[in-house]
Amino acid sequence: MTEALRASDLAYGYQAQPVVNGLDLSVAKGEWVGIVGPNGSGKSTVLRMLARLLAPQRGTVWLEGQNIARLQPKSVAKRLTMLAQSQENALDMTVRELVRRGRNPHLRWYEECRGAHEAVVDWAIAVTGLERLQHRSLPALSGGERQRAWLAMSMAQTPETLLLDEPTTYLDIAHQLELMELIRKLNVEKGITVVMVIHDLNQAARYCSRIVAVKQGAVVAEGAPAAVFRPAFFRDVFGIEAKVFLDDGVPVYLPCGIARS
Ligand SMILES: Nc1ncnc2c1ncn2[C@@H]1O[C@H](COP(=O)(O)OP(=O)(O)OP(=O)(O)O)[C@@H](O)[C@H]1O
Repeated sequence: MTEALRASDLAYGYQAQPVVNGLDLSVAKGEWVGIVGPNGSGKSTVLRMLARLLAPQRGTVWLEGQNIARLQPKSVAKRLTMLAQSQENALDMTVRELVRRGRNPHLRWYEECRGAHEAVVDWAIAVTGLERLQHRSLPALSGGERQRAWLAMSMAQTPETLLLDEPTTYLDIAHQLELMELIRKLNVEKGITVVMVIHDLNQAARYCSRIVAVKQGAVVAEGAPAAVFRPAFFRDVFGIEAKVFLDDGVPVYLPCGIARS
């Protein structure tokens, strides 16, 4: 197995309040890992450490075997990108201008986004279906279109690993599925490794190749969706009673109530 990303013994706390406690995680190239868990369990904090946006207070993140803390920011940005939960919506620029920003890690300070770089921008716009919207300004887009524009910017970075923090939160169900299908295409056709924090457990089961459940800042369960999503898992991790059905081998859960303690 070629490892895309590894976290060993990660710890982080805000104002001395521990949030992540000795978390270990290994992500193979080409995997799609879904990080799930209750509110406040530390998922976003973990993702931010994986993206080098937050320095762990203990432990190390390895990007393709190299200690991420020792890499130049540009070198990280060429290989890994993170799409945060919500973005700066008021940015007054066009979709194309935003997507061009994704090329910055690949450009020297004196270089402009031209030639082969513009071809990558064209590709990122095409793969996210934004051709018709590319000259629109960001504030004039719907939430779903704007989310796609930010994903296009991430794609223009041509990363090998894509980290996403609840990317479908503000989208209606059709746009949620559209975005998940697009990520599937990037994962399958381009071999992009995906690590996604996701609250919709049925979507996690349908799309992710592996589930990693985080509770109180540590991994409490992991494995293929069908192996992880059992009634006891929903009771232990989320404190709910749930029925689990299989739909073509994919687990589908139905929440039935708060677990009796
Ligand atoms: N900047 C911050 N300052 C202080 N506390 C913070 C900060 N960011 C997060 N926290 C706290 O750390 C804990 C973990 O937050 P985190 O966002 O990592 O959890 P999460 O699992 O992603 O939550 P959610 O599912 O609600 O998005 C929470 O209790 C949160 O209130």
